[in-house]
Amino acid sequence: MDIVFRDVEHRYQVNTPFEKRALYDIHVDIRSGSYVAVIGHTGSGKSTFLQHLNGLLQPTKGTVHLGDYTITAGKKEKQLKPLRKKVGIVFQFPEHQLFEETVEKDICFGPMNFGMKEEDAKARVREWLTLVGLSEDVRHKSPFALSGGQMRRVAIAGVLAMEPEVLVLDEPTAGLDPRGRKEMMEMFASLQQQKRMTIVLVTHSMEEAARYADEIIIMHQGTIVRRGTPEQIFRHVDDLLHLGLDVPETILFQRAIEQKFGVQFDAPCLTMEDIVQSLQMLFARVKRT
Ligand SMILES: Nc1ncnc2c1ncn2[C@@H]1O[C@H](COP(=O)(O)OP(=O)(O)OP(=O)(O)O)[C@@H](O)[C@H]1O
Repeated sequence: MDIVFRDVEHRYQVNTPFEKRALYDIHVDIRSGSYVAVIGHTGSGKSTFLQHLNGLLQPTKGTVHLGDYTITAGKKEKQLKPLRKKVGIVFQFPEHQLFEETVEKDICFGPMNFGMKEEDAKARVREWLTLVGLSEDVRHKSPFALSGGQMRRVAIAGVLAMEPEVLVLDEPTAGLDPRGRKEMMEMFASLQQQKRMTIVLVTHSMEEAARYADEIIIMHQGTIVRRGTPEQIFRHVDDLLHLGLDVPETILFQRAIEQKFGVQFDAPCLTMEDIVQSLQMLFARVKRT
């Protein structure tokens, strides 16, 4: 499903003394099957933007096209339920939304709510657990008896069980340790490959954005201020630092080497492997001269 925002504005509490404009003239296209990371400071409008992706919020100006759906400011869209099945949102700390007495019941809740028969849903629980890296052992356990990381996987399995075309992730690794973060990010990358899903990830981590996304959108005070591939974004490190944003450690390391030795690498180093490769090329060049 292609996603197109045209001149989207969102104001909260319109016509009250507390009116607040959270999005200004958002104009963006997200291609079906791409992996987009949205980055910005607290209050820059990321969550407001995300909630327009399945009609939880409606623009107060402009239009959002989500595949066959068009959500226009001022027009009441009646048929949002099918859209919500196509766009699954994993909110921050999704494990807080678990409520059933077994993992199986929790995972089956969504698909059954969208009309799947109970026996059909139960027959697929194993497949959904496998997608999130859990074994069948947890199936009949209470979700509350699991570890924090496992609970989060169960909650994500519940969203995946609805077979969304678009998976929206609002800081999915918040609160996990470094290993848990890596495992979770690898899981989403492999899901995107297997299922050809579109992923929209909100993260505060430039490392995660650089490593996993095809495209990065940078939000600042309700607008999109930069947009491009990780390579394009990290070619302009000073811009990011000027906006008060983080940059990956590898980029800072690259800059330190470039400044110290008066050299210029061909491309931004987004991973340690990139650094090693660039250094090898540099040494080879030095050897030749
Ligand atoms: N329900 C609301 N009523 C009024 N203002 C709101 C509401 N929700 C958000 N805002 C304001 O809109 C702006 C954008 O908020 P939003 O939550 O979209 O930012 P964010 O980038 O997701 O922040 P964070 O990283 O903290 O989640 C902020 O100034 C916020 O205070």
